[in-house]
Amino acid sequence: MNRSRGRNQRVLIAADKFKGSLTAVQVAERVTAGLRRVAPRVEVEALPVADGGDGTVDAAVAAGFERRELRVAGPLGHEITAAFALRDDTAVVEMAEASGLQRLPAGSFAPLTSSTYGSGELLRAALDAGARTIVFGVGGSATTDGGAGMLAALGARFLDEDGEPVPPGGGSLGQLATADLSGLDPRLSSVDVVLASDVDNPLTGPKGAPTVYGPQKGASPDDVAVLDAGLAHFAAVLEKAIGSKAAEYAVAPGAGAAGGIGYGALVGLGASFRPGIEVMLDVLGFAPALERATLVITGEGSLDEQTLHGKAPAGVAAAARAADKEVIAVCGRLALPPEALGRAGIRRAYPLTDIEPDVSRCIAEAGPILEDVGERIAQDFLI
Ligand SMILES: Nc1ncnc2c1ncn2[C@@H]1O[C@H](COP(=O)(O)OP(=O)(O)OP(=O)(O)O)[C@@H](O)[C@H]1O
Ligand SMILES: O=C(O)[C@H](O)CO
Repeated sequence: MNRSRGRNQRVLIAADKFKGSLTAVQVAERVTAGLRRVAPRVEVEALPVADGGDGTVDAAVAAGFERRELRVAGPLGHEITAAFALRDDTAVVEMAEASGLQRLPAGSFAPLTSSTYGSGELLRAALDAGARTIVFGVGGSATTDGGAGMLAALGARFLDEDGEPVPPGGGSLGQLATADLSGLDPRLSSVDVVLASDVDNPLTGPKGAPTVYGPQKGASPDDVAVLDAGLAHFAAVLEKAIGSKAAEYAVAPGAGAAGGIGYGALVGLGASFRPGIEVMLDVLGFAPALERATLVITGEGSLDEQTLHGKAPAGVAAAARAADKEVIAVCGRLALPPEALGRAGIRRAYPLTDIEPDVSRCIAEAGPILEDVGERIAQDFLI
């Protein structure tokens, strides 16, 4: 382990956003500014990271991808402007861009009616742009529709007993009588789709999408029961359409990501599942940047139990540890003891709340406080 202090450090800042206060790009900028106040000539490389959830397109753009914007359906069907990222024939499509919680009208939830249709429109645009590999980042969704909306946007048909399309949203999946995937965009069969997922939950059951992530989308216990039964019915109807693989996919890791869009991607897009942060580190060119670095700074808004379960800082720390590089973290709030950080490969964490105990000020003035944190890190490691 490189524990050298001093002038010849080359710092790699590979942090996720502080959700609600700073984007990942801003985190890197503020930490850099703080480091440079103390060590003006320190070499710093910024590589903002994301785990497949919201911020994934921004991270790809920061790494040199081109941002492509278009109008698609938001979770409630209203038109919004969303983006995907393209470099050569690789597209990074982030479902939260079209169907994320942040796309709902302020303060509202729609656990039963929100749809992933717009995510399917983004995928179609990536195909139109000539993508041969699509990294499909999922997480941070407003939806629990099993990806039915997404598949419908790509040509699938989901009909009720009267032969009418079922209404959008997971709350209507119970009305489904037939599913027909034969109209799916034929280009999908010659494209590699990688499901870059922020979680590895199955579709339904105690660890399934509605039970674990429904409440953060505003689902009441009754809604969770409706959604869980709806997704189970969706899988049963798909089994009739495409055979027993449909049931296998329902218990596959990542099927329950982003309200079951993981399941829709496995069944309808031929996607292969990978933990989102691992995929994104590959896409962003983390390995060569890591090789050049002597000190890695990772982080996210809240370093907590969830962080240890495959979130961006855990992925960065694991990769850095494998390369024998020292890792520290910045965060808004810290809810992990030093031993847990150590087990994750993080030597020390610097929360904003160490500098400003008032959390609301930490959020409102996150940028300047993070610069002060950068200064502290430079004092501890760079001089
Ligand atoms: N500047 C800040 N100061 C203190 N706490 C903050 C600050 N910014 C964010 N947080 C805390 O971090 C939480 C967000 O956590 P985080 O950024 O790790 O995202 P997340 O909810 O884990 O989702 P994701 O998986 O997308 O990263 C906020 O709800 C808040 O509690
Ligand atoms: O979108 C969601 O449901 C969560 O981020 C888990 O994928």
